[in-house]
Amino acid sequence: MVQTDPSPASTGTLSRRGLMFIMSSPSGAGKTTISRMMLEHDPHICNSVSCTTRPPRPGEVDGKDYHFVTQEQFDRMAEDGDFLEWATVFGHSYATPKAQVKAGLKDGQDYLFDIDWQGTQQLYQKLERDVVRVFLLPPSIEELRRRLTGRGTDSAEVIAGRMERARSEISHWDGYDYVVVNDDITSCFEQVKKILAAERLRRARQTGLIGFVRELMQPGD
Ligand SMILES: Nc1ncnc2c1ncn2[C@@H]1O[C@H](COP(=O)(O)OP(=O)(O)OP(=O)(O)O)[C@@H](O)[C@H]1O
Ligand SMILES: Nc1nc2c(ncn2[C@@H]2O[C@H](COP(=O)(O)O)[C@@H](O)[C@H]2O)c(=O)[nH]1
Repeated sequence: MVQTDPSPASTGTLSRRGLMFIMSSPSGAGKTTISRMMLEHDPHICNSVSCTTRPPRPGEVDGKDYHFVTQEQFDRMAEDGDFLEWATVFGHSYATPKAQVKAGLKDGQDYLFDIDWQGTQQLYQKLERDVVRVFLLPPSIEELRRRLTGRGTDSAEVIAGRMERARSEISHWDGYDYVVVNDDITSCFEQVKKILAAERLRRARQTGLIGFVRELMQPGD
């Protein structure tokens, strides 16, 4: 049969609730790199921009990579209930602002989160049905050290602290739905894209499906 008039399902236009695509990993395994590739490749997902009290790295843009705030500003926002989750990581405060994400999910907007396991647990407890949890592993501990050093953004002391914490970060791998080893960047990216594509097709997310299926099942010719 030749189909000249594409159905809403085949064109992906059925309405759908947005999802929260979380990527975690030990520091340096590559989640920021993969996140940037996802955001460039896919216009239907946007970054959840976290607040942090850590100072910006060279090249990081306020409002794009993070909202860089003081500890006082952070504490006030936490008191005002502005965060969906928050955690202390490597001695700095990090949090996901509530406003952007909550409004967008209803309109079918997908969000990408580069957050740690503590934040992942909090988001999962609050918004389980919307959350997809992906954990990236480095191919080896030596390669993780090479990546952190090669990135050239942190002092030897900061790198040592992140390496010291890597094993305890990795111990949370079993709190995730998917685990991907980031060895070759291209194949890792391909695998992450496939996870996102499959998760978008979950029946429970496709709010437009009921009407569409009912229409298909109408008695007729
Ligand atoms: N598959 C890969 N092969 C080689 N280098 C990689 C790969 N993935 C990422 N890198 C490099 O490793 C370094 C760390 O990557 P990235 O900053 O994305 O890690 P991260 O997990 O986001 O770390 P953090 O939690 O500290 O922000 C970067 O210099 C990046 O270019
Ligand atoms: N729980 C949260 N963790 C976050 C958030 N934003 C980032 N992070 C995690 O912090 C570490 C360090 O990040 P870096 O950019 O300073 O290297 C890393 O594991 C991030 O995933 C957040 O909003 N909440």
